[in-house]
Amino acid sequence: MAPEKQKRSRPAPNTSQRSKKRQKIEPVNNGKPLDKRRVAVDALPWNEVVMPEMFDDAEGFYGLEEVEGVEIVRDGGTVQFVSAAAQKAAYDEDDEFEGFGDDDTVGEIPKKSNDGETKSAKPPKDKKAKKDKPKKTPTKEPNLQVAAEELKGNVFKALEEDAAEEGTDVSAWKDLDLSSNILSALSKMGFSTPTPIQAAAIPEILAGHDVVGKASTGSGKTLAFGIPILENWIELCGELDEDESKESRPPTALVLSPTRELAHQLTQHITTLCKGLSNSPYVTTVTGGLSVQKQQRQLSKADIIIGTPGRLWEVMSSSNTLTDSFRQIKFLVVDEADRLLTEGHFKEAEQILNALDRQQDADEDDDQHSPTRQTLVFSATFAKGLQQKLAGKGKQGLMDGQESMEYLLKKLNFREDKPKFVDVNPESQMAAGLKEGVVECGGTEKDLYLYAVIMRLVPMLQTLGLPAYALHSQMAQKARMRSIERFSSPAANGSILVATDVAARGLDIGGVQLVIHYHLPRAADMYVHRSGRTARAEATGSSILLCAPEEVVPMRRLAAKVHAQNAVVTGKGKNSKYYMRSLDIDRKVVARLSPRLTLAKQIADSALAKEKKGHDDDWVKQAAEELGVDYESEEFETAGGGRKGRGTGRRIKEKEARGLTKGEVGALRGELRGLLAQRVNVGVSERYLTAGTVDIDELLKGAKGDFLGKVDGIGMDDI
Ligand SMILES: Nc1ncnc2c1ncn2[C@@H]1O[C@H](COP(=O)(O)OP(=O)(O)OP(=O)(O)O)[C@@H](O)[C@H]1O
Repeated sequence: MAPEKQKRSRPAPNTSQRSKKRQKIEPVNNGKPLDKRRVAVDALPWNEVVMPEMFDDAEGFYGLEEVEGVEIVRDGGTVQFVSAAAQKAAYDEDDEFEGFGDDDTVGEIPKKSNDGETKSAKPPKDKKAKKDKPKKTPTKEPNLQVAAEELKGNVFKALEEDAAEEGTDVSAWKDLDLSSNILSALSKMGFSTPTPIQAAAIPEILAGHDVVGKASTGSGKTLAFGIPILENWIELCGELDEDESKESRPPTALVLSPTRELAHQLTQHITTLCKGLSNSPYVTTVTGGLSVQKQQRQLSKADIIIGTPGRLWEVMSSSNTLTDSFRQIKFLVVDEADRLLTEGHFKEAEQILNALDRQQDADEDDDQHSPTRQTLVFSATFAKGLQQKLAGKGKQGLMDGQESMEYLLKKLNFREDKPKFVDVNPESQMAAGLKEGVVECGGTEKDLYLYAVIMRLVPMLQTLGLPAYALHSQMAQKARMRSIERFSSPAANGSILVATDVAARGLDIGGVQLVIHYHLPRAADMYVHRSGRTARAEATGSSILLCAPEEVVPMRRLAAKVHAQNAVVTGKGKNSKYYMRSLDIDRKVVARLSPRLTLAKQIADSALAKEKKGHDDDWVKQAAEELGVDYESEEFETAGGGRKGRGTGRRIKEKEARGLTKGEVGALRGELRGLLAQRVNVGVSERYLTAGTVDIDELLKGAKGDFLGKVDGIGMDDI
């Protein structure tokens, strides 16, 4: 559907009436003159949908094109489109197109994609058509812009090349005894120093030990296991020719991940490192939402397999050959282990583990044999009792009770009696650069406070044309990927990802400034992982929890668990020093924003209510599953701020909203537009607001709170 394709498929032009505009715009309809801005669907300015590299192996709707700023006009049975851009294109072609000169470099002119990135336009394939066309006089303004972008692109490219040529000094890695191949790849990535978990875990893994690694979110756990796996691959296969015995050699590593997004991200992260190697392994992702057949084909030649348990089990169990080759892996990695080995994934993870061990058991007639593979288990959170046991401080060994993390750790069948437990942050589970805060608000006011918090942080969002993207498991995989891609695009300044806990773990999106917990996380580990989407890799960031009165007690318990290590013994007993501060959101500002929210909700409810009717319950149930809670449970209703009651209220509102006429919704929209046009002083000094971003540290400074009883903390003394 690319415009060039359409041009080629058009009938030969009548030279006496030569007008491309006419080919695109119907002049009359039933004798009536048509809006000249109307264009045929194939004349719209379609842009190719660019998928991020991490989804390279994904199948589905790829090759799609998209178009923006187009209005659909229905005229009887005819559907037409109005597009300013298409009109401009038609105008340019008619009035200014004079053909290509010899020195035209169409194939190299970067064009701006929708996401703001520049990319090269495809050279026209039909050379003859190119010659026949008269010379084009370029329009000045767009070309200046193109030139500037081209220049900018070239400057960045040159800088990147310089950096790649010079390379980063990696002498700080020397104690880890890595190969020059890996060192050079690290240098190209710009990683001058190993992170603590990398410095601690890599030597243990290289020495052949099983490792259980704990380190805070964003601390580089992926490469802590990725580097030793690559070292092993380089040693065994690094000298082989590209295709030599690729089909027949067994995979080196199998990495289990709890979510699809994390699996793709792990693949991307490891692949990026591989790009710096002289010869690289074949890394593939096996996740739901993508074609099984393609994944099976890829698996037959894969060196490193990264996948979610459900799909992995589906693919594995359907092929004995694959299962046999998986049994020969050198490394089994369980990432985000506490999540993966409990809740929902338990069955498939256990089936995979059983399948990996079955053959050997049959041969050796011994259930307790030691497998040849190394098992590597990583997470930012492990239950405290389990940590003690792993660290050798507990009285008993791992327990046998089914459906517990401990039981599954037993099932992992480590090759050593005891895996090495590497805990690089025993004092805290939270990333060093993370600031945490709490906003007190009524349970039903969370939307309003969410808006108020966002308004304080990114002034440009005052337009309420918030660039927000959804992410939940009910979405099609392609839509999930698109949301992440758009949210993480460098051009998406100030964007918002509204996600269920499917995004809580592992996702490594650079530059996330703030995590807002709209609902209180059910468990302390979930709080740690959610908050860990910011303040990654030495960066700073903030986490704000919207806390309704009924959530105060569970929130205090949660904070006590997360920050238990900061407790100090005083004359009065054990006092905690903690970092959650109560943020004082100016209630006057909140009150000023309230009418906007009321209108926006009415409009949104009206649209949604018409669309989704009874599906809400399913969605809530699904979200509850992702949170790892029982939808029916009373506890969930209480912790979630009385979900049942709210749900009922919402349903009533939706019913009311369905009753709104088009005209009434239009009037509401008009009213909202009027309000949005007004400036609201969000109560933050200009000096905190720079280039659309905010010094959140400054915002948190001096925050005061009487709701929870303390200025510096959240008042946990009485717990
Ligand atoms: N040695 C290093 N120096 C600088 N940056 C690094 C280094 N190692 C990894 N990183 C970067 O740190 C970021 C976080 O790494 P990673 O995703 O592996 O964290 P994680 O510990 O797995 O986090 P989570 O627990 O949230 O999954 C990534 O963007 C990665 O590129």
